[in-house]
Amino acid sequence: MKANIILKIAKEEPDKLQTRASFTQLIGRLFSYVWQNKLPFFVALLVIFGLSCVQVLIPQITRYTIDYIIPTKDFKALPWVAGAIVSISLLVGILNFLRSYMMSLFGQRTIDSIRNDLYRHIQKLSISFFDNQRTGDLMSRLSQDVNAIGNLVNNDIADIFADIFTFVVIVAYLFTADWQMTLLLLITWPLMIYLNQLFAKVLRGAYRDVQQQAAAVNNQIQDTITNINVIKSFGNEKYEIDRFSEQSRSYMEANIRAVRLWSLFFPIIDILNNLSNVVVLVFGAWEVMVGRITIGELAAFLGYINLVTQPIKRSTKLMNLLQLALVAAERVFEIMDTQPEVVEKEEAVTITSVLGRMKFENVEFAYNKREAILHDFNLEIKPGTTVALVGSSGAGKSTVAKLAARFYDPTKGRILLDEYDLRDLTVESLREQIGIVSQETFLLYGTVRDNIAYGKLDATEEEIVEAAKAANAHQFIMSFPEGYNSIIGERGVRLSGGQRQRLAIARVLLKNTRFIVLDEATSALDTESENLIQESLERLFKNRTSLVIAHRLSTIQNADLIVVMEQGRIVESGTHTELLDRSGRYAQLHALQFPQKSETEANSELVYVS
Ligand SMILES: Nc1ncnc2c1ncn2[C@@H]1O[C@H](COP(=O)(O)OP(=O)(O)OP(=O)(O)O)[C@@H](O)[C@H]1O
Repeated sequence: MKANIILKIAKEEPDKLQTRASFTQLIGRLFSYVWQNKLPFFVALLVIFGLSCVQVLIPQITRYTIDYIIPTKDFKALPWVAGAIVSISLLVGILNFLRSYMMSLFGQRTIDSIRNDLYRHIQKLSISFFDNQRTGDLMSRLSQDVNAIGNLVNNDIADIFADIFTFVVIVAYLFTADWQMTLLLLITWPLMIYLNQLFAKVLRGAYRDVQQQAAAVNNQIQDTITNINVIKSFGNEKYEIDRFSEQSRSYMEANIRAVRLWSLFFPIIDILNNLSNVVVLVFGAWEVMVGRITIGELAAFLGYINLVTQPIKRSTKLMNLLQLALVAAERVFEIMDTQPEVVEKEEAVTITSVLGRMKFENVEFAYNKREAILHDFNLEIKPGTTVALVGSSGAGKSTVAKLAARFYDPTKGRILLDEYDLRDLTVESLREQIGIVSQETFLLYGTVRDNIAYGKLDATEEEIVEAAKAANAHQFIMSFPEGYNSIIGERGVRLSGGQRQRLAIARVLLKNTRFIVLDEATSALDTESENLIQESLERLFKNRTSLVIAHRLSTIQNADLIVVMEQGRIVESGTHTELLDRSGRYAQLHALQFPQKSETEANSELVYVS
């Protein structure tokens, strides 16, 4: 009946309780980490085994005292008994210290390996993975889940092994001492083992739910804190508070469901335990009365029962923590098993320099196997030229830029850099040849210097300053009290949109690549800022091949080729004047951005023509 109740509680969220990786698979993978740090682990195991053996001695001293010392009134033996117990206690203390220290050493090293492996793997995953993942969820896997595994390997594994050893040693002794009584003691165990397994299964499901809800709470915190400006500007604080409290309630309810499950388990195990105690006491008393065993032996037996029931009781709690850790491990391994979409070939070529020619040949592309965004896209960017992509929002311009840097692979066709298909190159060497200024300028927490040097980690001070000067950033940097040492970001200096863009340009200038991909920022800038950026961009494009995604047509009037895109296709291409002459889509876009200028240009053309 109890089992039915458990299943009923568990069934409240049926689909979330499906076990994904099997218990043995998870343990196997965790063990591969254990193996990496085997020395402290095996030392700890040895110590734990020693502890179990030493603990067995104390009831033997009790038995000896009751059966021999008390009846023979051997007063001289008493100090020896006391001394033996104190010495054993001391030894237990020392062994316990060794066990804790070795286990912590092993646990911390194991967690360090898992955390680093997970982080390394996340860094290697393709951009497409991050398109579909929420930051809060990843953070929760990297911190909470890794810590849950940490709790298991730090403390719980030691307890599990200690309990197993103690249990085996004592049960083996008990069998030799009085096998009938031991059998009675073990009578309730098959039921306990069955219940243990049943609970393990349902608890894991419940904990999976707990961890998913925890990740959802994390996601919401992350989303709302990073977008606090949007929330405040729409006055949606109350809406967010309500949304959060709903999410938080789901998290709490998932926790309560899990607690309810294991609170139910604990008393059941307790009852079964007490039952076997009663049986042993009654049977043992009968055995003493009929003279089959001595009182001392019964006392020792009862002492051992205490030692074996402790592990059983504790196993309930351990199982709870074990399930929590296994769910966490499952979530961590799930990320580790995700394969990057952009895969490097085994025989991938490392390039050290390029001419800078890029060619798109019949490229088709779709995000996540959805509808194609680019269709039959053909474009050649000759070395040393600037090619600009223009078109309406959503036409696919940024997608072309992302493909050029191989953030994604085309679904059809190919992209060549010089004579190499991008898929034949090592990702690292390809990115080393490409300087990317993205639409959103991400600056990292750190100094202005660190942020520029991100383009070349071993850059000298002169190189950094030179790049900043070329990007028209030196002047505003020097206006900060701390100059290049000013901290950017929280509690540091705040940069305007234009200043951020110039730092991003400095970074790429410092990287000094032959090929530049510039996805121009959409943020509106004042004329002065725009001129400064324009100037720095001209320096950036000089003697380099560049692919520019232009939102402001002023940026690209001097481009060697302007390609107009609509709905993933090229609709026209040519130079600025050629395209204006054609009075097609480009002329339309131009007229929208520069109504007056177009009129003048149109007039001058008229004058010229006439
Ligand atoms: N990571 C993504 N996952 C799925 N679809 C995407 C992704 N990024 C862009 N898209 C879709 O691809 C299409 C083209 O987007 P893209 O960003 O390339 O256009 P764009 O021409 O650069 O637009 P804008 O000028 O507004 O930046 C859009 O319909 C967009 O919704």
